[in-house]
Amino acid sequence: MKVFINKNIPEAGILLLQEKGINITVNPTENVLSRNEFIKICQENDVLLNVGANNLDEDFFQQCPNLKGIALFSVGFDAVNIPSANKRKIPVGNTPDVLSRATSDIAFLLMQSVARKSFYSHKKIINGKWESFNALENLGQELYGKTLGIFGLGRIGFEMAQKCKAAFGMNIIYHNRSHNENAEKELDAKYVDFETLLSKSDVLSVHSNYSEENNELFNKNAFAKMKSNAIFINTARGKFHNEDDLFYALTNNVIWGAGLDVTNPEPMKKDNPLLSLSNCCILPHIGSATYEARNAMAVCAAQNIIALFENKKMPFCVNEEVYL
Ligand SMILES: NC(=O)C1=CN([C@@H]2O[C@H](COP(=O)(O)OP(=O)(O)OC[C@H]3O[C@@H](n4cnc5c(N)ncnc54)[C@H](O)[C@@H]3O)[C@@H](O)[C@H]2O)C=CC1
Ligand SMILES: O=C(O)C(=O)CO
Repeated sequence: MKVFINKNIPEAGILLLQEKGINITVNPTENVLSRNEFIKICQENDVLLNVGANNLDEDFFQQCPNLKGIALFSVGFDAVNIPSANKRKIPVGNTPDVLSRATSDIAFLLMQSVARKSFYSHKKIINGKWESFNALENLGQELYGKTLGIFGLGRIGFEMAQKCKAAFGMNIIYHNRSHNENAEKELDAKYVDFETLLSKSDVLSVHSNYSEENNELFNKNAFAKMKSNAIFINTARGKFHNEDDLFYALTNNVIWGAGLDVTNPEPMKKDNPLLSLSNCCILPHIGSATYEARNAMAVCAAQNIIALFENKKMPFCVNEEVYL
């Protein structure tokens, strides 16, 4: 079985695969492969360990008929056309749980950074604008006892809610596909409809998995229904928000601030107007970027491939229906 890894991953995963005698090829170039180069190499392999947001659509599956499995180096699987994989009985594995802490840490960090205007204040020093103490300048807001609204209360959303409750005694409301009984019991989280989530949240943090149905759900209409002191946080996927509408909301006092770890497109251009705002903090998709999480993700991805190699079910599989 031949495995292609399109970008290097932590050694922990590579060693596991090598111990099993699995034949791996890691993309030797530091460059991102063109679509054609990527497909050509995938055609010559049985398994793809995919790092990053390559579009694994119907065309990809059609062009790579030899593929027997895909191991994602991510928990999100929005870049994979699952019906296309299912049609060909190709299992798709992901890396759940091991990155929930790290990613929720980034959501929490962005929330506080926006509340205290920290990125902008840092830029002021760099730009020589730190002047004498001014009682009316640089004012942020405190989060104690405020309401956190979570859109998509799954693994990462739960960790974010837990931190916000522990640190600031925040009240938790959430909107999800179904009730999260654990969060209701442990965090006293209250299920609300989407409209209520918008109108009652002081901080609204997006943690849902992305699908077309919720493309740009956070748009002009949604921001208009939010509180004017609200902070919008998105660490899920950039396609959840409409960037022009967010810019309008931030520059017209529709909402108070925003923190993004994900943008649309990625990477964001350096002259993007959002980067110049005092009430917007942006990070370059670093939610899972800790040694701990990335090592564990490499191990999960390797375990998925080893299972395939041993004709077993992938332990972390997003389309278990292929095994029926
Ligand atoms: N910024 C980063 O580096 C990272 C971003 N992520 C993103 O976070 C997402 C969530 O990850 P997990 O918490 O592990 O997933 P999860 O599957 O545990 O939680 C997602 C929740 O969203 C809910 N949901 C899905 N569609 C919905 C809809 N239309 N309306 C309401 N709720 C909906 C699901 O029911 C589920 O409870 C990933 O899919 C990925 O896109 C994940 C890891 C790192
Ligand atoms: O896991 C994911 O879905 C990411 O976005 C990066 O870790």
